[in-house]
Amino acid sequence: MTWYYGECPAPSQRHRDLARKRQDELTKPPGSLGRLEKVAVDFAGWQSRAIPELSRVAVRVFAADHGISRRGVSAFPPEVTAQMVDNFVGGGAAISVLSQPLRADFAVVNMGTFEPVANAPKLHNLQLAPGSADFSEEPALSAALTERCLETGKAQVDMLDCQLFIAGEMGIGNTTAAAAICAAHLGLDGAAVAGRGTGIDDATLRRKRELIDTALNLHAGALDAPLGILQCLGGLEIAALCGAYLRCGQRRIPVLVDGFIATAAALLAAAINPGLRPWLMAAHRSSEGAHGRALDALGLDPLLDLGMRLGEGSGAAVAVPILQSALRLHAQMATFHQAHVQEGETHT
Ligand SMILES: Cc1cc2ncn([C@H]3O[C@H](COP(=O)(O)O)[C@@H](O)[C@H]3O)c2cc1C
Ligand SMILES: O=C(O)c1cccnc1
Repeated sequence: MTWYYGECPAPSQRHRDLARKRQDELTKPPGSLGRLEKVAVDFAGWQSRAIPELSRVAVRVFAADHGISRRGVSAFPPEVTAQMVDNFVGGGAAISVLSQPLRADFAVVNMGTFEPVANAPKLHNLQLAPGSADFSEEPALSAALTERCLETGKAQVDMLDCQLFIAGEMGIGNTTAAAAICAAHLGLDGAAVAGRGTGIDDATLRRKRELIDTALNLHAGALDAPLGILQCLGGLEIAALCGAYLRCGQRRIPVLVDGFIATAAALLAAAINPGLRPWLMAAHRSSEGAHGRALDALGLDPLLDLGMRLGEGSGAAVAVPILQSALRLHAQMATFHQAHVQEGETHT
């Protein structure tokens, strides 16, 4: 059996129940910490302990170029992908800045850019292929390359010792790939899924929609299964995100899903192995295209809605301090009994 079909254990219901009970014993009206209470309960189930903690966060940014970008679907040229890899490891990108105060285990994985990237500390310069193929003409990835990308995502997660995993992505043109994936998986067309990505104009948006529709027609026979969608419409970094997420579920590592591209990868990963779903949490609602529809399909309710549309894992990194606040409150607040505070009446 292929590794990614292997079991993802269920989070501990016993520890979820213990955490839920503790939340109701803390010196506050029941439910008054809103979503923060659910965060504490979720982490209790994930860590199999009633009082969980979050200090070890891992961030992996997967980068790759996309054949479809040669069709002019982005406001930026594909050279920017490799240039941004340098910027990630140089500390100047948004995710680099955000990872710093989290003391996150941060690294970048170059899955395959058009332009070569110089080796650097914190860079896994793998270059599995010089980008993906133009999926409006042929499958983006071969079956063998798709498997190697999934395997690379797995291998990255196997190196980690963390309590939360964030995957970022960088790839000019990858909102077109992510939109095509959402369309294929959710039964939508180009107009319903395409957004403005890096800030494209109306004519480019029309072209983006048409190219997605062309690809959906071209590959129609291969889009019934999530692996077929990944191979025909994905990209090297999107497949690596899928593999990383799937391994997280198997290794009991919760995933904080970032924006539109990350969610498209999560959609396919959870379709490949539904046991992954309880290990996913959505960080934010991106303003890109069909992000809301993809989150709804996964049954994920994002923590934040800041109008962000960057990717890189940036929305997820911004949400981490909120998760830490939730766990600190859960661990350190006094109970009614400890603080000699009178409890309210229980209303049913
Ligand atoms: C300088 C720069 C930094 C980025 N960081 C993330 N993205 C984001 O934009 C790209 C997707 O948008 P599109 O499909 O329109 O090309 C991805 O690389 C994504 O991560 C960036 C884009 C740019 C230009
Ligand atoms: O939501 C995202 O991940 C996103 C949106 C636009 C451009 N790049 C990434």
